[in-house]
Amino acid sequence: MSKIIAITNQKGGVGKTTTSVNLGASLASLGKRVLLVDIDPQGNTTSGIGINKADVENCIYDVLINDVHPKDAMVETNIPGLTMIPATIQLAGAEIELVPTISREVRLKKSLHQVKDMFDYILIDCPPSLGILTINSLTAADSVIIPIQCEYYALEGLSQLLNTVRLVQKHLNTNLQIEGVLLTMFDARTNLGIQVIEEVKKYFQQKVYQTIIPRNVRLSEAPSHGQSIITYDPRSKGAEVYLELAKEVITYEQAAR
Ligand SMILES: Nc1ncnc2c1ncn2[C@@H]1O[C@H](COP(=O)(O)OP(=O)(O)OP(=O)(O)O)[C@@H](O)[C@H]1O
Repeated sequence: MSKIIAITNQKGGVGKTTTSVNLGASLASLGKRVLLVDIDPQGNTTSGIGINKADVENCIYDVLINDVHPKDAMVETNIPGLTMIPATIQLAGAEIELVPTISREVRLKKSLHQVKDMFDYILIDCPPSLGILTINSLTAADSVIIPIQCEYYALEGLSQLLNTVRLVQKHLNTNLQIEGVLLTMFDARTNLGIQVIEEVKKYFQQKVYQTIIPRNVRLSEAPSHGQSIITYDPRSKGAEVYLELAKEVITYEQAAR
């Protein structure tokens, strides 16, 4: 069975890209077939996995706007089992270009459904906004992972995100679920991190993953080498925790069957 998961939070810098790349690489290293879709015009997932944007022939923009078949936008990464549909800055125009089109919210869904059966997991790295690209992602997805940074104002803006999820459930995708809430960039040296964990667990209860991603310098270095943590430093704490998260994601799915 194949699952489409949108990794989303309109708050910037909370670990969406880091999670997309490293969860994708971890799932692939556990033998799953994974498609990583970069729908953020910043294209950080694309460069973070080592794809040179200048070499990209077709990107997610072409899939959404020019009706390019998603297979024709796929690029193999340096990790066996991990395929990607990249994003380039061209995608910034899609927000405006999609506005006047018919069925603009379902374009990604229609495209990904053509290739869904080729993969066990399709992960979509969303932009830090609740615009049309995020709406397309939520409409295409079976579920969402919400990364929350263990910092001040961690829960700020979450009610807006949850409201958007509810609106998408009501009007566009009745099956959309919250897959899980992921605490990121935890620093055990501060009380603040512990307070945030308690607060988030009170709010989301069992939806919070047991795996908590700590601050780890190797995780922040890996993208500048165009690598996931699994290849950059497989013995690091960062690699260990993203593998744990991947196992949790797989276990939840098996339990839900
Ligand atoms: N666990 C971590 N430990 C150390 N640094 C991290 C960790 N997670 C993310 N970072 C760093 O924090 C910054 C923001 O992370 P990331 O790009 O994943 O967030 P994002 O939510 O995708 O951002 P945006 O909203 O801009 O798309 C990056 O520089 C990243 O390398």
